Amino acid sequence: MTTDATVLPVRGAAPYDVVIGHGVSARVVDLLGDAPTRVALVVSDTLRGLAAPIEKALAERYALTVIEIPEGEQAKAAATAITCWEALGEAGFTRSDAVVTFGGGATTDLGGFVAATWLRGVRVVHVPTTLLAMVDAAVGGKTGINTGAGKNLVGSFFEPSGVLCDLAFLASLPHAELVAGMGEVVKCGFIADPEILRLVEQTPDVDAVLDPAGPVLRELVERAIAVKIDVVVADLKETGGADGHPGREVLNYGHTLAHAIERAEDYGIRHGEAVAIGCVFVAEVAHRSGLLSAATLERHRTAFGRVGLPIGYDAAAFADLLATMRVDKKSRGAQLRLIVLEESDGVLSPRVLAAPDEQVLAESYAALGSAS
Ligand SMILES: NC(=O)c1ccc[n+]([C@@H]2O[C@H](COP(=O)([O-])OP(=O)(O)OC[C@H]3O[C@@H](n4cnc5c(N)ncnc54)[C@H](O)[C@@H]3O)[C@@H](O)[C@H]2O)c1
Ligand SMILES: O=C(O)C(=O)C[C@@H](O)[C@H](O)[C@H](O)COP(=O)(O)O
Ligand SMILES: [Zn+2]
Repeated sequence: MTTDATVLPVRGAAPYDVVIGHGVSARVVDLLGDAPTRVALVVSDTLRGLAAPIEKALAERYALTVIEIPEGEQAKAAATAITCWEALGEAGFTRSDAVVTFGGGATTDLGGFVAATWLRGVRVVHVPTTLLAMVDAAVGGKTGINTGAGKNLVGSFFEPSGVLCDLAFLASLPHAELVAGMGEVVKCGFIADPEILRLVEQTPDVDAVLDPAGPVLRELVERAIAVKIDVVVADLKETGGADGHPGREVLNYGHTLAHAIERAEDYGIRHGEAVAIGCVFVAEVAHRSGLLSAATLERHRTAFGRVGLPIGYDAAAFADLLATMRVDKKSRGAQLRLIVLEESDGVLSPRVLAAPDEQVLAESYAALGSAS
């Protein structure tokens, strides 16, 4: 199926387009342009078949090197970056050449980091193939890898030259991965776009929300990307927002606990699932701190829960998780900082909650319950 593409421009210092549609992958060449002689396609061995049309289009126009990386989160390791750098060196990559990433957020994070660091930066175009990577990871220029100490601790801000979201790729995505992507979509609903919440909560048949070929999911994708673009254009490097808004850190809503859970699970839990749990946790904290109504806290449970996301976690894990949360990037020295929502007359405004009360944290975590 080919439909009209939507083009969302990212009007930052180095502008680029996010192209969204069904059957739009041939446009990868337009996003790369004429400058590159060599292109490296970074893709996991498991997605090589899905990437075949892109590989063919690239090979017809450029000297193509395919760099195979491990699947999923395993790719986000220093060893994979080294493998990629060596492949670029062997191919004689220069500053006019380009990287194309094809895969989920793990691939766009790793491939983006490789592009950011090779020769201190070569052009990169992301072709995200999971819902989560389309609505979040591929847009906005955060790149990174994990280390033993935690998630995304090494990385850079490095914007792509283009992002191609071909919704047709979602047809082969396992249902659980699609659901995980909804974790970031619903997050965007709470932090910035109530219409996202309305679609998730009030679309009569939830299967329509999760249908990759249907109009509801497409609208959700476009809305979530629009939220992300607005945030990163205002504060690309996470230096802070104006008038009490947290700036780019708002996109980290729910992520302080989420990243700690991912590390505790040795990345055996999907990022979007962990984000859902983390968002319910910070809603509990905000409620117990007098910032958020009981109704909006409950809305967190129902919105994430409606699409099949987990909203609770191992009750015994709190002490370990708190220790990991303390080394979150938003922390300043010994001070933990959480992104929370403050409610006034039904309007939700994001803000930073610095040095939250430990008792409140413990009670909020306990209130999550272990149920998924
Ligand atoms: N840079 C950012 O701004 C940003 C934002 C959000 C998340 N992230 C990162 O993204 C990562 C999570 O990304 P993810 O949820 O896409 O997971 P992922 O990249 O691990 O992919 C999930 C699984 O789906 C498979 N897959 C991908 N596309 C497929 C398709 N079309 N058909 C069949 N299988 C497919 C992959 O092989 C993998 O097994 C995390 O590391 C997270 O930290 C980064
Ligand atoms: O783009 C951002 O900024 C985000 O925080 C988006 C998050 O959804 C994403 O998971 C990101 O990778 C988190 O980054 P980190 O800086 O907390 O490692
Ligand atoms: Zn995230």
